Amino acid sequence: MVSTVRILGTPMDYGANRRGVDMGPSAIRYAGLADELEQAGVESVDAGDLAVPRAEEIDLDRNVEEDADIWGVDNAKYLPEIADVSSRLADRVDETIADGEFPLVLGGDHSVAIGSLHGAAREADLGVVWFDAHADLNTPETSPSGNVHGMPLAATLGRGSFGEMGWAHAPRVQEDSIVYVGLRSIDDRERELVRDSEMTAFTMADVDERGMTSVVEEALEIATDGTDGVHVSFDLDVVEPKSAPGVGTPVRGGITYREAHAALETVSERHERDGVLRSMDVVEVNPILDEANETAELAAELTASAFGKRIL
Ligand SMILES: NC(=[NH2+])NCCC[C@H](N)C(=O)O
Ligand SMILES: [Mn+2]
Ligand SMILES: [Mn+2]
Repeated sequence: MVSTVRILGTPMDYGANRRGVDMGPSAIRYAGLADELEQAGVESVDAGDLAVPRAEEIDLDRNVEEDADIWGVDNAKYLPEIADVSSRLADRVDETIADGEFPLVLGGDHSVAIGSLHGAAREADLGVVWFDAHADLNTPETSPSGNVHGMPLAATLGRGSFGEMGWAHAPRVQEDSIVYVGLRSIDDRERELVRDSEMTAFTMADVDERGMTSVVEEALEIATDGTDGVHVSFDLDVVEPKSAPGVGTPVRGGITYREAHAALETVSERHERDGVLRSMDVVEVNPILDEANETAELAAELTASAFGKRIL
């Protein structure tokens, strides 16, 4: 059982170049997240949404060179907004843990994980299990898109120009405590980064071969080894697009509906045994691209599985 879950909505889509994921938190709430959590037997409190600067209020015509002046990088879109939101989110996550509650961050695009990880790793050495079709390890120097949702792990590890950004780099997250599950779409330059890293990558081929339960059990072994707790980051695009159509960067060949539940049930079983879970985020639900809120419903259901909801 986890302590009270504190829901921290983070309606940000700047990391995905403004494509509608900012509506993710409300869609997941409408899909019945609070009820699902109640059925899982956990108490939850909804802390509402973090204030995210509205697109109308920022200067969208701002020359990218201005961002480059501030950060010394010119290939990371909306970096000033993302830095602002990430720092505030990190404070909220840290506060939540200090208050004895469990931070559940609802994205928003995957750049919100920069703030979740930074906050959760302030007072602890943190392992990470990263469910995703993508590796999200690009730096501004390698990114083909300039979208920061493809960079959160590089940011956390302080790679490339992120090394200079205190709001991004979380030194208590060590590379060898990060484990991917479900990878199947990696950019060419990113592939080298993953191969040369100390992270463990369970691709879809590993899931095929070994089965989800065994993969996630081992992922948790690695992420808990030498750390004080684990953050689970769940990008809905890890799921097969037929079951999760409402995501901005769908890739076919993903995990099935049942595998997704099995993955998070495995997380909750482990947590029930030794309380390893410290924080979680659920990201990339895009209601504009969804079909009748199906992906948000899946996100709510899967979250309940992570907190102990069972069939029987
Ligand atoms: N969190 C995500 N959905 N990331 C998608 C990243 C796609 C691509 N690798 C990029 O860097 O642009
Ligand atoms: Mn991602
Ligand atoms: Mn992804």
